[in-house]
Amino acid sequence: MMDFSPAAAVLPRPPAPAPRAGPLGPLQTMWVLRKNPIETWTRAHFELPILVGPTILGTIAVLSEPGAIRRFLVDNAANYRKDALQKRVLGEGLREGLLMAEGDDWRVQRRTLAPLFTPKTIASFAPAMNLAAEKLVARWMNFRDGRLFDVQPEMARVTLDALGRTLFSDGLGRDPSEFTTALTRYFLTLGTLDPFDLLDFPDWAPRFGRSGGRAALGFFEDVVDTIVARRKRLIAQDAGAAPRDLLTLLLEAQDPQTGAGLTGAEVRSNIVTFIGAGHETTANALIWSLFLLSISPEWRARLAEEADAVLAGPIEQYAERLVETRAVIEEAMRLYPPVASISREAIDFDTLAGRRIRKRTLVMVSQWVLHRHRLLWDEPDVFDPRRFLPGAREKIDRFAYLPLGAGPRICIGGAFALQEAAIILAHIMRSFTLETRKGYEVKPVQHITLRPEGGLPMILRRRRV
Ligand code: HEM
Repeated sequence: MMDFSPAAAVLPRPPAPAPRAGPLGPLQTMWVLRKNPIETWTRAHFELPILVGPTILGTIAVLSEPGAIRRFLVDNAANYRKDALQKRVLGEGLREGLLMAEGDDWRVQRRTLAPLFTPKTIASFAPAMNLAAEKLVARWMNFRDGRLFDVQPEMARVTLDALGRTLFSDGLGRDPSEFTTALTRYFLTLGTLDPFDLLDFPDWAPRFGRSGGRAALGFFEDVVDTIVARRKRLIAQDAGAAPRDLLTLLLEAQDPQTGAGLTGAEVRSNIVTFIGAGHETTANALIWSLFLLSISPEWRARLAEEADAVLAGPIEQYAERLVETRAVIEEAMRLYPPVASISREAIDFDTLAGRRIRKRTLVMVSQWVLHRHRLLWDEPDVFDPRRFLPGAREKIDRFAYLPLGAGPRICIGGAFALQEAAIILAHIMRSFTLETRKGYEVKPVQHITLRPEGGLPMILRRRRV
């Protein structure tokens, strides 16, 4: 039996850019924002509850005080709307979906879509997620022991597979690799901060880096339209024969107050949104978990042991029994939050953490900063999943840990993502040990999601039990 006592544990300190001593000048800020926004943060950001000041993006307030974050995201949420920069960066494919909708439009969509993400519905997706995980393990079993490979595309592939199986369980109806290529091209062009965006140029000014993305979006939307039309025909012929996946649920969804369904454009945009918001985020939560496990023999052993026990039991119990696996994923999302900032524009005046917030101020919570804040965490830069085990987890302030956001616009797919990530991670840990190459330096970069720059090469070893 291994000794898991705190004294026996050597707590790893995974890589992170050092906070800057002071702020950068405007041109440098633009350059760093384009390259890697998490490198703009200064020591003061990690030590103070709020910082308000002029930047090239206008006045920005960076908030790290849990009480003020609660006011910003919950109690006074109506005073803040999604900012123009975020809308431009996330682009047109998502425009009519839940992530980008505002006001009444958002309210109606949120209550219409809620039944798609109830605990019962999410639990019903466990077998599909399990199948995606088993397929991944079967593929890797064909790899040579000791093979060096990039886990980033592998995790993108498995999370897309899991999403595909829960979204369109009867398949894409055409070559999946063509679909994946268009999807990847579209999402790669999203999220690049174009200098025109930063300088607030009007929307009609061309963003050249994104023109390829538009063509890919067209192809991708065509595929979605064909799938939707086919499913509608099936439902019209025999509703009982249609699979109970997210697509059927989307087509059946009704506003509980008015009975109205979603428009065709909303159905399409929400499919793009679920893939856009749910695929790479979950992949990154997994990539960082694998990386952190590669530097922690203790947690690797713990998770392998848990996976052996839990995966031998019924699938319905996986989510609740994979306790340590989940703690590792939560700690990975603390240290490397897939969504590394939440921002809104103030509609009217407010006061946050004792500071006056003017109209149109861009208010931001950076999970990168918040999750490593000196006032909120013990040993913030250390990998220690015990923080998230039952007994300790409850002591974390609700507004100090926000990988999935909070308040009315909290991630609708959070429980879906956690269940999926836990099932996939458990399958990997049961069968393999993944190591990083000696001397390989992992660098986190924020490019919509927070990912390891240039992927994450790892060495695959079959686990011997
Ligand atoms: C580990 C994986 C995930 C992370 C870290 C994540 C993170 C987030 C965060 C932080 C927000 C709030 C953004 C804000 O307040 O500005 C959000 C919203 C959202 N997420 Fe996720 N997400 C994940 C997985 C998913 C999945 C799997 C889906 C769908 C299947 C999804 C769909 C959405 C949608 C539709 C919204 C917008 C909700 C609204 O505005 O009402 N996410 N997500």
